[in-house]
Amino acid sequence: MAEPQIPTVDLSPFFTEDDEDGKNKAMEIITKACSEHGFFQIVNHGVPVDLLQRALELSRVFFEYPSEEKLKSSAPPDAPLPAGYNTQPQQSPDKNEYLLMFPPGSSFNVFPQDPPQFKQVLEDVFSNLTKTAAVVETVVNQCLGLPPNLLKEFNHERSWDFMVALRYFPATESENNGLTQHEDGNCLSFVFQDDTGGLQVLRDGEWIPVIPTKGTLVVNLGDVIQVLSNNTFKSATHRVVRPKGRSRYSFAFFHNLQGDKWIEPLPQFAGNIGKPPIYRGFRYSEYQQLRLRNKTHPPTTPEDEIRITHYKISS
Ligand SMILES: O=C(O)CCC(=O)C(=O)O
Ligand SMILES: [Fe+2]
Repeated sequence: MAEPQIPTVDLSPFFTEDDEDGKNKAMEIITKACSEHGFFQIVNHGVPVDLLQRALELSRVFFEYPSEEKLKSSAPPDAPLPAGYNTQPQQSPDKNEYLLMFPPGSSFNVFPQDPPQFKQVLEDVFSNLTKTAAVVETVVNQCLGLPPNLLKEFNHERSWDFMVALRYFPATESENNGLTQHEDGNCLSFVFQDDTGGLQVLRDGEWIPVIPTKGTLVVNLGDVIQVLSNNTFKSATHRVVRPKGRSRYSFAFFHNLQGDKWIEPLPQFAGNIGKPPIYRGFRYSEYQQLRLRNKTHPPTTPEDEIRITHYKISS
C-alpha cells in the first residue's frame, strides 16, 4: 500500500479572477484536511521555488560555520526578543539550532553578515510568505463559512509574525528527537524542508512523514484557529525526527496574532448554533507567556506542559 500522504492543494485559482471551479476544488480539500487534522500542502503559492531553495542552501552554509562565527548574530542577553542565532538549552530534548527573525525592518532583527546574500534572501522569503499567508487566511476564512474578511480584520497587525531557519543535528545511536510533538500556538504556520525529510504529522493516531517535495509549502493550523472555530478546524499535532548521518534544514514561518487580542470561540461556532464553547476566553499574550515558560522552566512530565487544553472548559 502506498504511504498515506497529506493532501496537496494547487493555490493558483486564488491568484486568478475567474477559476471558481479550481477554487471550490481547493476549498473542499482544505476544509476536509482542516476538519480532520489541520495539515495540508500547497503548490503554486506565489513564493518563487528558486527563492525557497536558495534560502535552504544559504542557511546550510551559515549553520556550518563555527560557533564563534554564528554567535556574532545572536541578540544581546538583555534584548527584549531573542532574534538572531540561538541554540537550544543543553538540557532540551529538541536537538536543533536556529535563526529567528521578525518582519523585515523590525528593530529587533539581528542578521548574519555572512554568507553575504543571506539577509536579503531571508527578508525576501519573509515578505513572500507574508503575502501567501494572507491568501491562505482568506481561504480558511471562506472554508469556515465566516463573513468575508473576518479573520483578516481580526488579525490585521503583522509585526508579530516571525520566521525561523532551523538546523537539526544528525541523530545519534540512542535518540532522534528533533522537535518534540506539539501544536503551534499561532494562527497559521508554513514550513519548507530540505530533501532529508523528518517532519511528521499526527493523523488518526498515526505519525505520517511529510515527504519533502521541492517548492512545496506545508501549512498547518495553530491553536488560535482551533479555539476561534470551537474545534471545527484542528490545530495540527506534529514533530520532527532527525535523520542519521546528516543535518536537516528547514524553515518555519508563523502567521501570528497581536498579543493583546482576546481569544474565544466565535459565536458562529458556539452560541449562534446552540453549541457550548469548548474554551474559556483568554488573552493571547498570556498563552504565549505560558508556552514560553514550558521552554524556560520545563515541567517534570510532558503532561504538565501548558497546551491549549489549559483553557478547555471541563464538561
Ligand atoms: O522544522 C520543521 O519542519 C517544523 C518546525 C516546527 O514545527 C516549529 O518550529 O514549530
Ligand atoms: Fe510547529
